[in-house]
Amino acid sequence: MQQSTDIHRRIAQISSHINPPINQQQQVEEGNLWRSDCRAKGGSPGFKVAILGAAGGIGQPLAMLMKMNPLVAVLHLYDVVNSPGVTADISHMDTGAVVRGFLGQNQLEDALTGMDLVIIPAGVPRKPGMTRDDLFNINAGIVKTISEGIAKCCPKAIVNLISNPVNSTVPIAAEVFKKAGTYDPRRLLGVTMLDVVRANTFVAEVLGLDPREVSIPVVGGHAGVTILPLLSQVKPACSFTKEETEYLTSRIQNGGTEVVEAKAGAGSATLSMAYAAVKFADACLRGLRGDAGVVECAFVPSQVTELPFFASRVRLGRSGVEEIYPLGPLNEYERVGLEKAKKELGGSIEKGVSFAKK
Ligand SMILES: NC(=O)c1ccc[n+]([C@@H]2O[C@H](COP(=O)([O-])OP(=O)(O)OC[C@H]3O[C@@H](n4cnc5c(N)ncnc54)[C@H](O)[C@@H]3O)[C@@H](O)[C@H]2O)c1
Ligand SMILES: O=C(O)C[C@H](O)C(=O)O
Repeated sequence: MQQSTDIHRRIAQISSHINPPINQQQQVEEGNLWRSDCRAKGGSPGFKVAILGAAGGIGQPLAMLMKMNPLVAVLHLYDVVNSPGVTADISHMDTGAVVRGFLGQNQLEDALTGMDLVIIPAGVPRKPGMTRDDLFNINAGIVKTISEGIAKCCPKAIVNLISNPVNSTVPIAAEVFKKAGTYDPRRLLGVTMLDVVRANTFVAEVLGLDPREVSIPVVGGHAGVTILPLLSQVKPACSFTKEETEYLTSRIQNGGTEVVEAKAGAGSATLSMAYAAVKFADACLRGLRGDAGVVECAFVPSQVTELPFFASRVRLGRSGVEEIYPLGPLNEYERVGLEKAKKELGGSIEKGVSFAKK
């Protein structure tokens, strides 16, 4: 008898850890956030998440990992091809989230309606010899259409934008939301998590540490010199030689190209990106749930520099980005890198804004 009471107490402790009770008033005020009432058939309480581009190289492993996330109650998988097969496959996993598939633009609105978080890896990837900006002509239109759908069907959703060139696609989404009258800068985030994941990995290799113990802020944007790792702010604190700094900065800035070349025409990073996207999406969901101290780097509408968008450390909360941290002290090498990054980033932002205003 005593043993059964202990088991019940233990289960209650575990479930209150996964789904902490939320103040009812707060739930009403925040409008849509923690859906303790949203138990879809067979599903568990949690958030509603859509992945757009779910049948792609990133989309498929991302869908699998989000299906494993206990914070997700409903998972919508949208693509213009192959989403029924991916949905059937993922839906057989015996985890809590209920999975629904959506195919083609006619179903975009159904895929988006009611979502708390929308993750967008839709669009073409690079081939060797291309820059991310070479993807602009195709991906800009895709992101514009998807953003129009979000403005119409789930204007309060948190948006995690992965499609490249991120330095331009995030400004495109912002312009679309402004035009629709739904813009909330706290809810639009360009995903730069893969740069942080790479920085942690490469720095850990140099230091001979476990990458899970290492943390490096990566600021600026998500292309070439706009990717600016702040090695002077590494945790645990340590110093690098000039050669180590140059090697690490270059490797982090060219991590995407390293994968594109190794894949030799078969696309760009997909598996590490899905891992990074899930790490980032999970942080957004923990913020929405009300967890304290959730801090990650992201490319967001910002006043940290004179540019209207910039990647830096942000604190995530119930309304998305609740605080944007300043860059902190930079060394001379980083100050020079920052000037280079801003110069390129300004042009990419402007390109996105003018496209969306056309
Ligand atoms: N932010 C980052 O760190 C990062 C990292 C890796 C890749 N990316 C970018 O992510 C994007 C996707 O990469 P991938 O390797 O998954 O490419 P992929 O070609 O394997 O998959 C893209 C998917 O998007 C779908 N798609 C195309 N048009 C669409 C539309 N209008 N609506 C919905 N879906 C649509 C395609 O059908 C395909 O399934 C690329 O632009 C790539 O450059 C960004
Ligand atoms: O490099 C690319 O084109 C994909 C992505 O932006 C990456 O950093 O891996």
